[in-house]
Parts: sequence; structure tokens; C-alpha cells
Amino acid sequence: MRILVTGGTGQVGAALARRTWPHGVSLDLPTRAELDLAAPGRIADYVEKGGYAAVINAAAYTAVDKAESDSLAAWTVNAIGPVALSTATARAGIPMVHVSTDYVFDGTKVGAYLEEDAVRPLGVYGASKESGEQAIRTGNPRSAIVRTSWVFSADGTNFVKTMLRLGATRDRLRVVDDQHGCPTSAHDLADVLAAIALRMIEDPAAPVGTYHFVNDGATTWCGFAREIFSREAEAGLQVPEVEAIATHDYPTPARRPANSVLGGAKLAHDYGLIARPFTDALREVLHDLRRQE
Ligand SMILES: NC(=O)C1=CN([C@@H]2O[C@H](COP(=O)(O)OP(=O)(O)OC[C@H]3O[C@@H](n4cnc5c(N)ncnc54)[C@H](OP(=O)(O)O)[C@@H]3O)[C@@H](O)[C@H]2O)C=CC1
Ligand SMILES: Cc1cn([C@H]2C[C@H](O)[C@@H](COP(=O)(O)OP(=O)(O)O[C@H]3O[C@@H](C)C(=O)[C@@H](O)[C@H]3O)O2)c(=O)[nH]c1=O
Repeated sequence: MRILVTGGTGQVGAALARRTWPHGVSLDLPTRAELDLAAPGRIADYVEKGGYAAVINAAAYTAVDKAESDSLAAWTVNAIGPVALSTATARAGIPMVHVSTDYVFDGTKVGAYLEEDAVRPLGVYGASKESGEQAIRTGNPRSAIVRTSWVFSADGTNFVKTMLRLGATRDRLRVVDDQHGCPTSAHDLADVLAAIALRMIEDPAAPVGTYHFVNDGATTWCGFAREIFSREAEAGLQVPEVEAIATHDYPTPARRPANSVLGGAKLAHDYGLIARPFTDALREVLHDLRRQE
């Protein structure tokens, strides 16, 4: 049985490729050149010919700031690509698992966002992802949308690697302390996506809809940076000082939500999946990164 995974060169796609799958399950991990979400006309044919049991869409345009000036590209990959994927999977009669983001919310809620809370994205990336969610819901009724946030791993580009890179050459970093969210391991997320996909393949009546999955523990970007450097200091490494600043002291092209903490018990209720603390996953990732040096 084969599962199509898009975005295999990204953090989440690579984590899906690395995990151990049950005997008899194989993945098709096409490159962007082989399956381009920005060329939706070819997606139906690719899905139809593949004879897949399910599709996991981990491909996206994820450059949050660049999306503000490159909105057509972001919308094509994040919104129009999913229209084609959901229609093609529905026609093939197979389930689809799609990854979305905390940046669909505007950050004004007091407390954690639940699956049913109203969305109001602040930027192009969030808006294009929100449109992608709608495309999935409308196009394939057998679909699960998993919203997550602040993803990190030893692969690809992410905040942990940015902090380590900047910290290697600077004594002091300035990091925003008024945006709250939940750092999430790409590997833990991959396990969740896989569990949902496998259950949906086995059971046509498996639960569908929108789910939140994040690792346990909310923090700010500054808190996250300090956590990273505390672990590095424990390992005897030289670390920079981290100065807490406000969002207006770190201007960026895209606005980001002040609070994008995701909560909700749907995933535990419907699929029995529980998250571990992000600090546990962070230790593993830092260990892997040190071994890569
Ligand atoms: N990173 C994060 O913090 C968060 C991510 N998410 C969501 O999780 C999912 C995975 O993100 P993540 O792994 O971090 O992203 P990455 O940026 O690490 O990887 C993106 C992947 O998408 C692929 N891709 C981009 N454009 C296209 C295209 N036109 N056609 C086919 N593939 C394309 C990239 O391929 P290539 O190598 O060729 O560029 C790459 O494999 C996305 O849906 C994202 O929105 C949600 C919340 C947080
Ligand atoms: C590098 C740096 C960033 N920052 C701030 C900018 C921003 O507000 C915050 C995070 O910066 P980044 O650009 O690394 O992260 P960003 O691209 O906003 O990360 C987002 O990516 C997309 C794909 C998602 O879906 C989100 O869940 C989220 O993970 O930290 C500092 O304050 N100091 C710094 O030195």
C-alpha cells in the first residue's frame, strides 16, 4: 500500500520519510519537479496514476515575510494546489491529511485557540493557508486538517536553527517576547499525521475534520530562544545573551499573531493522540544537531 507525501524535502515531509511505517506501507515522495503544487493541472493525473491509499500534503509556501511581496506564489501553492489535491483524492475515493497553521488566527483571543474558533489571518501566508483549509474541507469530505505551530527539527529551516546560527557569531540576540505560541517537533507531528492517515485508510468511518496538534508547553519566541540556549549551556557550549524585546522593536513585512497558542481535546478524543512537552523534543533535536557538526 502506497501513501503519497508531498513536501518530502521539507521539515515535516522529511520527518514522515524518516519514521518507521508498518510493514507493507511505502511512501511516494515526489520532488517539486515531479509534482509541483503550483502546476495544479497535472495533480489529478499524478494522483490517479499513483494508485495511492491516501495523500498527506506537507508541501507549502512557508516563507512568511516573503509571501507579503510574493503573494501569487503563496496563494498558488497554499490555496490552489490543495483544491486540485482534494478534488483528485475525492475522485480516487481516498482520504487526505493536510497540514495547516496557527497563523490562520489573529491572535486576539485570551487563552488557547480551539478548532472551532473563528479564523482571521493577519498576513498573506496565513490567508493562503486558510483558503487551502477551505479547499480541503470542500473538496474531500474524507479529510483531516491538522493545524500546528512553530515547527522545528534538525532538518530544513526553522527558528531553532536560526537561533543557533545567529548565536554562533553574536554575543547578544534580541528576540520578541510578546508573541505566544507552542513549539512543535516535526517528528511528533509526523507521527500524528501518520496515525491519522493509517486509521483513515483502515476505517472509512474514521473521524474527519480540523484538529490542533502542538507539543505541550506555550512560550514566546524569546522564551523559546532562552530554552534553546539553556540546553546548549548545559552541554558546555558558549551561548549568547537573549534580550526580550517587543514586536514593534523587530519590524517584519508580515504581521504575526500575538497569541497563537493552539489547544483543544479533539485529537485526544477522536484519535487517542497525546503530545509530550516541546522541551523533551527540543533536547533530542539539539543532540542531533550537535552530532551533525
Ligand atoms: N514550519 C513551521 O513552523 C510550520 C509549518 N506548518 C505547515 O506545515 C507544513 C510543512 O511545513 P514545513 O515542513 O515546515 O515546510 P518547509 O518549508 O520545511 O518545506 C516545504 C516543502 O514544501 C515544498 N514545496 C514548496 N513549494 C512547492 C510546490 N510548488 N510544489 C511542491 N512542493 C512544494 C518544498 O519543496 P522544495 O524543497 O522544492 O522547496 C518543501 O518540501 C506546511 O503545510 C506548513 O504550512 C504549520 C505550522 C508551522
Ligand atoms: C531571527 C529573529 C526573529 N525574531 C522574531 C521574528 C518573528 O516575530 C519571530 C519568529 O520568526 P521566524 O521568522 O523564525 O518564524 P516564522 O516564519 O514567523 O515562523 C512561522 O512559520 C510558519 C511557516 C508557521 O506556520 C508558523 O507556525 C511559524 O512557525 O521571531 C526576533 O525577534 N529576533 C530574531 O533574531
